[in-house]
Amino acid sequence: MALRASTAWADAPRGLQLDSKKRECVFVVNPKGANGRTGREWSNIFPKLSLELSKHYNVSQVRTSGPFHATEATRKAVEDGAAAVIAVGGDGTLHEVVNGFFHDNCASADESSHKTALGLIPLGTGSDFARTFGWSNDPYQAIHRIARGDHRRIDTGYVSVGGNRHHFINVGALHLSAQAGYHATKYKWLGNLSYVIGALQAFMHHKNRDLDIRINGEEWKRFSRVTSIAIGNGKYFGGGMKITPTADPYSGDLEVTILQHFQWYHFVIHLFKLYKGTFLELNNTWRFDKVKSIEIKEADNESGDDGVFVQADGEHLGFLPAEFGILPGSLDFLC
Ligand SMILES: Nc1ncnc2c1ncn2[C@@H]1O[C@H](COP(=O)(O)OP(=O)(O)OP(=O)(O)O)[C@@H](O)[C@H]1O
Repeated sequence: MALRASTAWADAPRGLQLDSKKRECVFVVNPKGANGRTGREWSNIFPKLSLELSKHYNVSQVRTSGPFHATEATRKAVEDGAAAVIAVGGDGTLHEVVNGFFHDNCASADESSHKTALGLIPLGTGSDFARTFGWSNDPYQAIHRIARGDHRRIDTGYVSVGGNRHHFINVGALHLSAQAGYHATKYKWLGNLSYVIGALQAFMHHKNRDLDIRINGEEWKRFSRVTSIAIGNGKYFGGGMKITPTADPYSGDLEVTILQHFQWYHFVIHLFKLYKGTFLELNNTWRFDKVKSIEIKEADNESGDDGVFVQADGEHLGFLPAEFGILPGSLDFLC
């Protein structure tokens, strides 16, 4: 598919391209994403994309060599004043790129990040963040979107866990769903099924746990036998499960869902409801909207059970206690 001969992003003063001299457009690519499909597809895409954008930008690419390389590459591009950094891969790559926009442990967007837009070519296994916008894993659609250059301030979330602050853009998750994502990494060759297999494996040693939860700084409440919690800026996780069905990354709020008393057979029986986002009609499910912050800790752990897993955007970050919050409109997003 051919790109448009000229692009709005390149030609119109939409705020990204006001300098007379060419600015950098940096593609951060995980060649190992989607079990290697990202790298294979990228080899075909990059020459076309580069030809189109190089009229107005210095187009460059960084192929990541391993975990956290995407964060380093993004941080450097942002510090150098790039016009845009485009994540090419799955939600894990997007997560690392988002973290490159923020200084360590800062609570707000770094000033320099305001000059650099975030873009996404979803080419991962789940690519769940893209689903919130109805975007498919079709890279040519993404190229047109990037070339068009429409952009909008988007919210990002943050989570403090184990003394570190991480940023996320899609969904944070706790306990069963966090452990499921952890196991799913071993089965990515199965595509989206990897998340279902990961969840079933996570259930094998899973125990629902009593958790103390405080939302928006109000009083602490105890939730007994919690199976899973999702904290959504976007709507989907786990390869298309609509876990925070009304989350909106432009709203300035997070949406939280809590599942209690689930067993593995409930997961199997109600799996289609997770994909459709209708699971909230089940007993022992809770939804909270307009969430600005949520603190979560174990009620007690007298039996010495393993820690409760915490992840965001599918990346394992540590164990409870954790505090999640939102940074409204903290990044400029090519949409
Ligand atoms: N060169 C590399 N070799 C191995 N792993 C890498 C490399 N570069 C990045 N990674 C790691 O790969 C992980 C997964 O990547 P990514 O999210 O792009 O693909 P995916 O897991 O297939 O997609 P999704 O997360 O949407 O299901 C990331 O956590 C990242 O740290």
